[in-house]
Amino acid sequence: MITLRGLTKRYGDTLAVDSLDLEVRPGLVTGFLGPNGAGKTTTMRMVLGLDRPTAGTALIGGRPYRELDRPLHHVGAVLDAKAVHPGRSARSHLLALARTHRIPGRRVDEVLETVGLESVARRRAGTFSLGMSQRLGIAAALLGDPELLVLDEPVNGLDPDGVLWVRELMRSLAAEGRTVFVSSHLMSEMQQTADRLVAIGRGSLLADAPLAEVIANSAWTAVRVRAPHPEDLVSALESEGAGVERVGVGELVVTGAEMERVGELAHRAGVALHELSPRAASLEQAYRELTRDSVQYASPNPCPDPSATPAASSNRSRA
Ligand SMILES: Nc1ncnc2c1ncn2[C@@H]1O[C@H](COP(=O)(O)OP(=O)(O)OP(=O)(O)O)[C@@H](O)[C@H]1O
Repeated sequence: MITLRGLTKRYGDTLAVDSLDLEVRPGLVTGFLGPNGAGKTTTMRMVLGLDRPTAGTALIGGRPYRELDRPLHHVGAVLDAKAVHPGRSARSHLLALARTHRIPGRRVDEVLETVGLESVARRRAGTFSLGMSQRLGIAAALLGDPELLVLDEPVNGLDPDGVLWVRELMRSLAAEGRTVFVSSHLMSEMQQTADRLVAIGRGSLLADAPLAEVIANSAWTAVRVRAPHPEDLVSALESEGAGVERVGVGELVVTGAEMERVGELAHRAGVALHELSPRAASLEQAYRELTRDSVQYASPNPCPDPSATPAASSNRSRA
């Protein structure tokens, strides 16, 4: 369990983390989301005692990291997978860590097997790809069999098999009753992995709720249409200002028009419909709404925001 109370970090003029109050609970995977520069890594670093808060506290099981006796048994973390001595083999890196906590060598072999690195255990870590380094970081995090895992973008650099493996690992660690706190920019991945979400923007809390609630609170609404010849309906919808996305042959996703209105327009245009149904928001859409005012480093031509439509602009609420 992580408990943050008024956690604040200032770097000169930059308020990186702004009075965060939060509990990250055991038995769940808690996804930690936020745009670039939102303060996720800084928050994790303060939890792990790597940065000192300007104000407030970050506690693990009720104690600051620095007061933990044999911390590897309480917390396993991957913040920077490449932060390993490049000249050391994977095995000797893990053995060195294990010795600091009197963890037996056989545990090193166990975690190497868990992360699938046995065959390269004697290779220098400096020759590892990013994905292999992530696996080595996870092996180090698991070494002390900790009740808390803090993972900063753990699927970064992993191939699809690796992404699936990390997802299943996090799910199984949470199912064993551990606390899993994981940051990611991959919303589709978080939607499949997290039970609960914490979103921050410019250092402040934007949401702290179960995944389903965050998505349900999205104001994004859309209508799925299947029609063998939808052209006249597309023209009618576009002339009313609705957004029409063609997602397949004879398949549309319409935003900015109520489902009833789409049906009326289809009837009037003489367009036969094979399907007219509401389409649920994804975490991606919910996230974009949540963080819309917090993005600091936007690309010059961002993708159009599907939630910024007339139908979606009402009823906006936050988790
Ligand atoms: N050591 C530092 N010195 C000065 N400013 C820093 C330092 N570390 C972080 N910052 C600033 O604090 C803010 C939060 O950064 P942080 O790395 O925590 O964000 P993040 O949410 O992890 O971002 P990303 O998703 O890009 O990794 C940023 O404005 C960053 O420039």
